[in-house]
Amino acid sequence: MLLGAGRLLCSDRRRPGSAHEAFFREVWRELPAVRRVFGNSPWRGHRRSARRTPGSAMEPCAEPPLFTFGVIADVQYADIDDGANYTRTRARYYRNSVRLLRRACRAWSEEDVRPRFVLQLGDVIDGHNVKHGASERALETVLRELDGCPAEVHHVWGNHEFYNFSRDALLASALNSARLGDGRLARPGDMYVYHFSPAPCFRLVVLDAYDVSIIGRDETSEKYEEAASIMKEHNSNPDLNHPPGNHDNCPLMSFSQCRHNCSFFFSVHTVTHGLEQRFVKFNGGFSQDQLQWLDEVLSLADTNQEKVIVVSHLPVHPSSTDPICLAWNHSTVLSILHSHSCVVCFIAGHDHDGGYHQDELGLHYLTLEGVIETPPHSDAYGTVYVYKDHMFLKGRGRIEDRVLRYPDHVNG
Ligand SMILES: Nc1ccn([C@@H]2O[C@H](COP(=O)(O)OP(=O)(O)OC[C@H](O)CO)[C@@H](O)[C@H]2O)c(=O)n1
Repeated sequence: MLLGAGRLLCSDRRRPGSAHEAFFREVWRELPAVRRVFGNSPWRGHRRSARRTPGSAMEPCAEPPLFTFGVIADVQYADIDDGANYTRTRARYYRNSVRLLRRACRAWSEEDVRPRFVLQLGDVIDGHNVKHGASERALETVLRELDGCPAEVHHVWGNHEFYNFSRDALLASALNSARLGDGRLARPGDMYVYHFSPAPCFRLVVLDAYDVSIIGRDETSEKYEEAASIMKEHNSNPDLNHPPGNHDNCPLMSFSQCRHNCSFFFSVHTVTHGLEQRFVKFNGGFSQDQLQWLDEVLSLADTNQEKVIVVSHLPVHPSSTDPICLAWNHSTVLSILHSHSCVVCFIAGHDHDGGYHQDELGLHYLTLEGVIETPPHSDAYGTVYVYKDHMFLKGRGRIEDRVLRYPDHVNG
């Protein structure tokens, strides 16, 4: 057993992208002895190339950026006392999250270069608001803070938007950024997708990761039917928020009656049950229509030699997130991104621990740390400085600085 654990912790398996990375992360988090051996951030060595800047290690280039934008994820505000995540391994600071949002808006306002826009990656208010009848009030609170932003805000929708509001209500709300502002090209219908060009030769594409979902879709709709049949195929648990896995026959269960009680065993299941973990009710997927639309938008961007940033609430690369947070049909999205020459980066939220991966084609997958699980003394937002050949993420608090050099096929 010890030998097995040793093998699992060896450097190669810690490597971002290895099948065991998520498991290692959890072992490292849960066991102080492992942290003592591997240090505070055992992944740093593997990430060094992505973190190096042309000038200083931690500052954007001296040359002015083409433009900048702010990023923030999973604010999940609710006017309730602090709590915890489902597995009770992380604190959630519901009331304080709006203060961190305010701090982010203030910081963006004080920057030398005014951000062109702010990207809010979804779950702006928490589902807990529903049982207090406080959804509208909570939304007003966060929107008031966002009014303090020095630039227009682009909202992405996450699972907590759908806990609080129906899809129709969201489409009619201030969280529908597709209908506000000039130059935003939405696809007509009930999908929340659009794209716009923040500066010449750049495009941002907003995706709807809950297009095929059992949350936010009417039970009589075709998309609900599709989602229900996907879930039926992959998850037989009575509570569909619980990830799939045959717990009865799993030898690891002799150590724990219920893996949901212990995040260590939860992560062992990540290794044993792998990417199937993503088939939970709090995730969703992209419809065929949406994928076709994405393909068309990216084809046009290829033709116009634009650089494209794609965003959604759910991450799409398994090495950029815990598998339990992945979009259901993530691999189809990856195939589409790979079939175009314009895509430089995919940005998501949802996994509050954050993540990052650069794939074999040089595309970057950034999952932002969530505000809701950020202690009051820290922060979780960033500013992206966009240059001709790279982007620089200046992270605050839990978010690390990163250099995101465009893939060679884009830089030419
Ligand atoms: N194993 C689980 C996990 C969650 N639930 C229930 O599902 C709902 C959504 O969960 P929540 O943790 O609030 O979702 P977030 O979007 O904040 O976070 C996603 C990832 O977990 C972040 O790492 C909620 O009702 C939970 O109680 C569950 O039943 N079983």
